[in-house]
Amino acid sequence: MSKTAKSVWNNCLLFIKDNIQPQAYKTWFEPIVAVKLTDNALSIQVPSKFFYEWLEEHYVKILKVALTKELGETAKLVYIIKMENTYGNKQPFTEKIPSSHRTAVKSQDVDIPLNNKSRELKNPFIIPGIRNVKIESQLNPNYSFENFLEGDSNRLARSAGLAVASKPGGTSFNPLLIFGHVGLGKTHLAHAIGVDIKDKYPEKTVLYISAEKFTQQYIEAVKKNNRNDFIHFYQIIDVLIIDDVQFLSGKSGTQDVFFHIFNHLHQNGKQVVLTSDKAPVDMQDIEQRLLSRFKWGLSAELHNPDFETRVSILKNKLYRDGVVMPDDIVDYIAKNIKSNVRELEGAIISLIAQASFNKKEVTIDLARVIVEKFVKNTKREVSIDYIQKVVSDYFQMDIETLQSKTRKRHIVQARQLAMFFAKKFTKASLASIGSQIGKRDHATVLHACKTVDNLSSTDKQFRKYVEDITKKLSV
Ligand SMILES: Nc1ncnc2c1ncn2[C@@H]1O[C@H](COP(=O)(O)OP(=O)(O)OP(=O)(O)O)[C@@H](O)[C@H]1O
Repeated sequence: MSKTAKSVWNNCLLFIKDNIQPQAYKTWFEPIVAVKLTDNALSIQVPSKFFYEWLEEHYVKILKVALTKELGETAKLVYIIKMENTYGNKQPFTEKIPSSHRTAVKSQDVDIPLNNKSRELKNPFIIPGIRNVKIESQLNPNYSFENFLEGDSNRLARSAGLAVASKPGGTSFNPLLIFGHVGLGKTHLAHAIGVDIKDKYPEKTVLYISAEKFTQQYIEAVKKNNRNDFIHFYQIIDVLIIDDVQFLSGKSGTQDVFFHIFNHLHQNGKQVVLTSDKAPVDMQDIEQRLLSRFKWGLSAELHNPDFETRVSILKNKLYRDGVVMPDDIVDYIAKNIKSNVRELEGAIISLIAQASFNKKEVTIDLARVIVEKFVKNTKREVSIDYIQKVVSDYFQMDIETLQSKTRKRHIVQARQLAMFFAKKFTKASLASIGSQIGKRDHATVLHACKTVDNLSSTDKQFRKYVEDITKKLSV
């Protein structure tokens, strides 16, 4: 009996069904229709691009084995994607993509679509009806390359940013991941890339968004049953800039959708720029497949700026604000505030403000007072009360619950964390910490500190609590 598309596919299905979970089979294989068999190429129709990506990501191996069994070593699989008529285009249209040749996907873009009704669509990836939607780039024009002072600490990241801005999607820095500690200029640099691209290529659609907002939008889209619209919207962006991707940690639904958007953009030569407060290797609770994509391009770190760079940043800020300040004062501030650029700017703004409000001259003595106050102010904020508030907010409980006598595990852990941070960030004695956090004795506090230390090195989730809260307390 001669082979037909249907008979070959049915045999493949029998094999696949035996080898994967029933639910997965139902979801991902039952909707597929075998369409055509020419020589050794089987064409199957799938309901969406998302569907195709999913199959390629998760089931390409089993598909290959099944097909090779049926059609021999030279077997080929061709996906025909039936696009539904979202966004009001009258007819569904189809697109052909060969299996597992991701580099070939691009060249397939210009294939004449199978359905002649869709001939007017030059690029079927662009959804009709949304093309002319006005998309605000959300870029801050004040964050430009010009204002981003170069130094050893940021040279690699800045140069890579400039290269990406000159040729978005056309360099090997895709994605470009900029990472570094708080306040070192990640957001500034990410905006600068977008701003420069808009200057050079006004026709390109650039979008800056924080990972937090992206997540909120996604949750909203799921609630409103608009998941596909959400994906399609992001797939038409030419340059997607996502700030603070570490925020996606532990959010598997958002990671999943971002994975598909990322793949689509990357395959189509679109640029992705990401920022994070951690190197990919240190990111926790981010799926491996996403982490490995983060590493595809370039990860460039922003380090603490050295003294010279700090001085240039301060001088540039003063120049832009039209303020003249003696060099010894600028040097004094740059020498004493090293931790992050935001604090450096904060100190100089306080100094200018103090001088003008009190009609005082800017002197080194005034600078000394400000720097001291500045440093003290940040220290003063971390009281035991403040720590209890931060910890209880983090676990969404009130302070009374945190201090209560209960032995419920999550409450005990929250209390132990509060004790641990009180020990770490204040000069209070163990006894004083204990009495302020639920009237416990010093031995309980000591035990809490040890438990937190132990759990941080053995329990990934717990370590994340410690890191998150540390960050909140350090702001
Ligand atoms: N090299 C630089 N030249 C000029 N200004 C800088 C430089 N680096 C950082 N800044 C300034 O420091 C401030 C903090 O930078 P930014 O907000 O980009 O930091 P961040 O790394 O994104 O911080 P966070 O981790 O808190 O999000 C901004 O006002 C930015 O303009």
